[in-house]
Amino acid sequence: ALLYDSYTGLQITREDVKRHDKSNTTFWCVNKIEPCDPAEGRRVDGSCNNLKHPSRGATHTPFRRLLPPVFDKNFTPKKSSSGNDLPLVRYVRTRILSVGKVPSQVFTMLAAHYFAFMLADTVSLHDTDTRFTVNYVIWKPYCCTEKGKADYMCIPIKIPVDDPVHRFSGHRCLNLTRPESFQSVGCVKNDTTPDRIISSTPLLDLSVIYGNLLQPLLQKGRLFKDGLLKYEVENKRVWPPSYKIQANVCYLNQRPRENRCHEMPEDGANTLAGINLVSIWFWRYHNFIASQLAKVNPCWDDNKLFETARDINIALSQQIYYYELLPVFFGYDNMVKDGVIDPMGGFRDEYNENFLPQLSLEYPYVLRWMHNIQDGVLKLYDKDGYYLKQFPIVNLTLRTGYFAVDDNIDYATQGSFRQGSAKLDYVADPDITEQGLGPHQRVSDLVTSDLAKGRYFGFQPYVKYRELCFGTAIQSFEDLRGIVDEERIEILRELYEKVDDIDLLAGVWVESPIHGGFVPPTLYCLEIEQLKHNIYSDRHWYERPTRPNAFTPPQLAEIRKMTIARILCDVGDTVERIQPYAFLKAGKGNQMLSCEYINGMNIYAWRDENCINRDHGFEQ
Ligand code: HEM
Repeated sequence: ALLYDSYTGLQITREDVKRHDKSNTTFWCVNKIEPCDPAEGRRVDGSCNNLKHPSRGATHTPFRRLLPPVFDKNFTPKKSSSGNDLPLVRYVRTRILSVGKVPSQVFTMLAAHYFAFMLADTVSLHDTDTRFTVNYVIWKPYCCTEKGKADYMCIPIKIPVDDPVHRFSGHRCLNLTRPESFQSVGCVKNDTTPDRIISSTPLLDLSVIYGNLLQPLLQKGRLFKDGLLKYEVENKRVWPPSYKIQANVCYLNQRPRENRCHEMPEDGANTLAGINLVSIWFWRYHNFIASQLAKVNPCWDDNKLFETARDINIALSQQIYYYELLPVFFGYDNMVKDGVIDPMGGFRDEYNENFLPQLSLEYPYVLRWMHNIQDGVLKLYDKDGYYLKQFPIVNLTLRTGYFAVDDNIDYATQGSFRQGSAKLDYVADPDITEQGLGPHQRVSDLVTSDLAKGRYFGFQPYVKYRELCFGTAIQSFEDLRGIVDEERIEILRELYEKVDDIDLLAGVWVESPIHGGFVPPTLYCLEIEQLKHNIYSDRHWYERPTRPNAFTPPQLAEIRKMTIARILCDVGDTVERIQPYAFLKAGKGNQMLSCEYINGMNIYAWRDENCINRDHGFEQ
């Protein structure tokens, strides 16, 4: 294997690796990569995507930034322009976002689930981020105590004495740890600007299903028979394989009843309830595709079936994200106009090897705004649409066992397309703002943490991003007219001394939605920048006609027919009826239909003439 420095992307020697071995930093700081073969398909570990920079696209590689960072001395959060401290994050949050429950009349919980799943593909939300969340939940729960003061990784959040909730509870502090960086894990010297490090591949490649490295996929994922992923059948339901000894992830399983904990190549699927459900469906979908392929192509071996099913599964996840989920939030016409999606339905080849497969740090950061659509309860329905019960969703994080008892997976699946998400507004769910991590931590405010993290990432203020996106400089609070409503401009004036002190996320929270969509314009801009970057930088992007093992035009046309509704019809428990646009609530123009009427792809597009010839005895 060739050896690369994970930070610089440059090749290194065995001697360099020995030095890392000595300081126990090889895991984070070195990418070991087999030589690239340009004709090879997408690697699980993301390497060799860019042939000039083989390690880019792999795990533990750096983010890019759309604007350079700003910090105060020693990389502490920047001050306001007057030199005073910025307002306390919890104060900003409670002044801008209130707490309550307003159900969306437009989106379903499935939309929230799918967003979280697609995010987990690129940031391993709960492998790395929760490894880092685990950092403050399990390993460093003490940031609010004396011990925390001495720990560099601790960044506790101060609660003001007049806090609307905690003036009653007495809590004065929220536990939080710093983002891990190449510096904190020891790859780069501490006196350089912190650069975030994570364990997932930055590419959209179904990391939650297939993992981020080859070995775990071979050991935990592949059945090595008929192209299938390993699976288990329990109570007539198909599950991903499970840990046979008590695993260190499903902390909240209520044992002895709740035992199931997925043993997949990555632990990401065991985390948020929504990620968990979508992971189960995509895990099953791999096998659904592989079995169909095996029927039409009896001469294909395990490997060919596996790789083709994986390739199709990844393409489906991307198709549903780009063409079904995002357009309803961002506006279909906006996305077409900005070249994120192609209305023609054919191939497009916008690959450019000068764009490296990397994520912008801003992309997952701004997506935290979606904590706004998270309803605090998971509602469970039966297959006829009768509401049965509900459960606080924050208590289901790291609790896979819940889904495997009392037919809960059936009811949660039904609920996913029947329950509305929370409305996209200035109101966040109380469980997200006061609990967040359920029983894992006594108090936690996810949205306040979101704001705090932005300061530790060193993001430039909101107005700089606004300028980057739309060209016009904002020099005073008055300039926000037309962008932010009057009430919220007034709140901002009370919170911040100057307009260029406004935190990036605080600005995104208050912006009026984009024309033709539901999201703030600056969020839209920062998100589509990455969505386009994915298309330019991913050599294996599914819409490319020239990638290795590219789809044929009829195959791509079949991929385009797929929807999340069809996936649920094929592999969702007890799904016999569903609305065709399942990210949207059922209703006029989107009535529930029998699955017979929900369009899907025809696997015959993958029929291999060689098998037919072989079957008829005239193999060449
Ligand atoms: C029950 C629901 C959810 C819970 C309990 C939850 C919890 C969390 C936690 C604990 C973090 C890490 C915070 C930190 O310390 O930095 C996080 C990050 C994040 N969450 Fe959620 N979340 C939920 C739903 C969602 C949904 C529906 C989305 C939709 C996109 C989302 C998007 C994000 C994003 C973008 C991040 C930042 C990821 C990163 O940069 O690594 N979350 N969430």
